Amino acid sequence: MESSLEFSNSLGSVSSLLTRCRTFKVLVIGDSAVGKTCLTHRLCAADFPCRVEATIGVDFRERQLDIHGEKIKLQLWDTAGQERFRKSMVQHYYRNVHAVLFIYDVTCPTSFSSLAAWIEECRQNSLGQEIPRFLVGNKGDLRDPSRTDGQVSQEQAMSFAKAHGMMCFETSAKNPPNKCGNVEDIVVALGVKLKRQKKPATRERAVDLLLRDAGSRWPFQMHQCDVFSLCVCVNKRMTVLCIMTRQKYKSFYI
Ligand SMILES: Nc1nc2c(ncn2[C@@H]2O[C@H](COP(=O)(O)OP(=O)(O)OP(=O)(O)O)[C@@H](O)[C@H]2O)c(=O)[nH]1
Repeated sequence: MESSLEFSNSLGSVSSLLTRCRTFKVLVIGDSAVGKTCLTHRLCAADFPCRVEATIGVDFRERQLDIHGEKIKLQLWDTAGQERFRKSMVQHYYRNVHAVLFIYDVTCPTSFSSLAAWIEECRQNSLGQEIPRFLVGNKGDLRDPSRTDGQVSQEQAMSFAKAHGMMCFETSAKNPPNKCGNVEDIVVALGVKLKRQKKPATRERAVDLLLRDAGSRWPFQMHQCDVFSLCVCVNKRMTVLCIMTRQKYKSFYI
């Protein structure tokens, strides 16, 4: 263990870390061309990209928001809908996920039928039922109220969402109704749900995460002690401090 002076210096930085916002990983999945990329742009940057190409692997977009006085950050993982661009990446998508957005296109019933397969993929990747799930019907601007076929009705969507314990939204990344109001509803619903989420703090989990973050980069010899849910890990060249509170995990290097 490093000297106690170094340790108390570290604690000075701990309080500043604890006041930083929590980051939540939100997985965005659904068939190709349902509008995942456009929707994540709309949710994070309030715009609609004029040109988009099929996502290869994954893209990340972030949105910070204030929920009842607490700052939280949503990290949206815009994943590829095309199978050929997902291969070998899928396991990474599902690691440490905090919430999932299932997207379908309201004018494409096939994309709605595919939701069962997307739910199955979640199950196969051990995503527990406790992870909040949201159903979002996109391209609402293309809905034709005079047609009854070739579209996914709001009733169908609501019944599906209820059966799978999801919150349900219909929107349009291109032309959101109510001047973006309902896009904000999605963001706020996510934030409120995630803010309530607490992961049990265990030393094993802290060590797991720490090894993932630091262990792959440096040869790592670890001593641990728990001080008020603080897990301190040290090696010869540096101190790695890992903070595990009831709500969050942080690590940094001194
Ligand atoms: N009219 C309309 N078009 C949209 C909307 N959202 C996306 N699009 C269009 O749908 C097409 C596909 O959008 P993307 O966002 O690339 O779809 P994706 O689900 O990310 O596709 P993959 O990356 O292949 O998985 C693009 O031509 C978009 O301009 C929308 O709300 N309304």
